Amino acid sequence: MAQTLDADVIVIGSGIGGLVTATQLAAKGASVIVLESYLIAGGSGGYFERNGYRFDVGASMIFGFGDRGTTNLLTRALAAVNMKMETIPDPVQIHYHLPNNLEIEVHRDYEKFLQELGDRFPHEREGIRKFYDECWKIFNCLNAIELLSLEEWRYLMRVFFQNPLACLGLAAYLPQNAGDIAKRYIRDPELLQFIDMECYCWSVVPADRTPAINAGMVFSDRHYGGINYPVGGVGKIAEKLAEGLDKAGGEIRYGARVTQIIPKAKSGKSAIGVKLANGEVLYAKKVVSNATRWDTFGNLLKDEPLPNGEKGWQSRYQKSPSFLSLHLGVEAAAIPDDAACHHILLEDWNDMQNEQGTIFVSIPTLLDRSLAPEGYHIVHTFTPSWMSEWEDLSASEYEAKKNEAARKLCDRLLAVFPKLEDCLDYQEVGTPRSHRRFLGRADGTYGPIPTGKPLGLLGMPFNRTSIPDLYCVGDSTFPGQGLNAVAFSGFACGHLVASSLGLV
Ligand SMILES: NC(=O)c1ccc[n+]([C@@H]2O[C@H](COP(=O)([O-])OP(=O)(O)OC[C@H]3O[C@@H](n4cnc5c(N)ncnc54)[C@H](O)[C@@H]3O)[C@@H](O)[C@H]2O)c1
Ligand SMILES: CC(C)=CCC/C(C)=C/C=C/C(C)=C/C=C/C(C)=C/C=C/C=C(C)/C=C/C=C(C)/C=C/C=C(\C)CCC=C(C)C
Repeated sequence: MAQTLDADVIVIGSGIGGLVTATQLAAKGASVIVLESYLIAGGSGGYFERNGYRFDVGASMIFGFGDRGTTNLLTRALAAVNMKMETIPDPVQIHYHLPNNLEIEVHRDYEKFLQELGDRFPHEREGIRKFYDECWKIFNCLNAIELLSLEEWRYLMRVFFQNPLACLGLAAYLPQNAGDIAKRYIRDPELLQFIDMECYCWSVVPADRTPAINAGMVFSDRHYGGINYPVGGVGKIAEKLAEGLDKAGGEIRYGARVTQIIPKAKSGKSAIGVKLANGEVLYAKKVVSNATRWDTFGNLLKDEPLPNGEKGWQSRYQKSPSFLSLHLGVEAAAIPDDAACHHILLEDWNDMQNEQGTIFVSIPTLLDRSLAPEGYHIVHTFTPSWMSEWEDLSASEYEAKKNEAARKLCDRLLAVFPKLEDCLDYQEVGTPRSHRRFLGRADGTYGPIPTGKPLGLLGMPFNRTSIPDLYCVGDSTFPGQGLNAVAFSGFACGHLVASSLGLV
């Protein structure tokens, strides 16, 4: 029997991947319902407020807000539903504080960055330029084409005929990794370690396991569109997308946790559906899951056999660690006014990939003072941490372990911000357990990392799944982690679903 349809498309989750899919579809005329288990939109790109501070849940380093080319996907996603955001340009992407006093700032100005890195490695000046210039080649190919679904053959034909050289360039880089390109031009082991960190700090793996296409995006767009902080905090991006979705006729329901995806009956005539924690069942022509693929197939479809395609992917990719996050409010005196907004700290190269090895710091109030009470800064410090470290603890053991980890992180921060200790006003510690609980992500993972040396991006699954009319979007689909990357995944998914509904 045919079910009554509640919408053309149901999207599970309102992370940036889910919201971009939903807004793209609503803008093309589809009726869309987004079901979000939490109280606000945004997922890892959300926010929370405490004592006058507005903290970003995840990273504050935002790509995709440029005003030209095709790779400014956040700007474009907002524009599709007639929304726009004010942003503040960040003059330095990252200030690295690495072993052996390797202090490097990645300036927005490309030449200034190459000059600074070349001054530290004068014998490698030529290799440095060749490596980063090759990243530009990749970026220029991406930035020359319309970015939509690689699973939709009419788009592929169109884009190929419009720009064959860019497509062939991208096809050549798809199976490559950044480390292989770096080793073609650079010999100095310390500089190669620096390139590893340049990759690790966003891909959570060293250069030889980081896809070249993603490195091309990150290493070039930071100088092209630049890193730009959204006024009012990262959470504003999801707020604006949700507002645009509403205006385009879509709907978001909050506190709506999906517990099960109901696949189409074998007759093929019925619709696909979802069951909510309150027992309600909704049906649509298509369902898009913005939960991770591990959660989608491991929880929401746990009664179905795991499709072979997913088995293959799960053998090629594993869950990355989660994060230990320290959200601090500090007196302004702790932070020099000319400090960079983002910092990476590491004392020993052997610890780069270890539990709580590399430290990431974001001080978004250096760009947007409105996020903290007057005279105070936010210092968001986070470091990779595995779920296994935080399980099987009593409530008091968990509390004590959090406090001890926070103390150690603060001690390490003193190397860069010596006044921090005396200026502490507010502290909140998040662990992998917090990420799992509030973001609904398996083991609180930051996203997929390859189990071995990957073939660039070739092993990453696209949006279509082997369950009829079920699609996935977000950082466990091509091209992986990062707000601009999941925005691409949302554009691709929205386009593919719209095409299957006959809307494009
Ligand atoms: N700390 C960090 O910096 C951090 C951590 C993880 C991910 N990230 C980044 O965040 C982005 C992830 O974006 P994304 O689009 O993949 O999604 P997301 O994980 O940010 O959002 C998924 C959303 O789906 C909701 N959800 C999950 N299961 C649900 C269910 N069963 N029913 C209803 N709602 C459900 C969650 O509440 C969440 O709002 C990436 O850029 C990634 O790199 C950052
Ligand atoms: C037809 C033929 C022949 C062929 C075809 C080919 C083609 C066309 C191809 C295509 C491809 C494509 C389109 C691709 C795409 C891609 C993309 C878009 C990508 C993107 C990417 C992005 C990224 C990666 C980003 C990232 C970022 C991140 C992750 C960030 C993060 C951050 C953090 C965490 C950090 C923090 C730090 C501190 C604080 C310091």
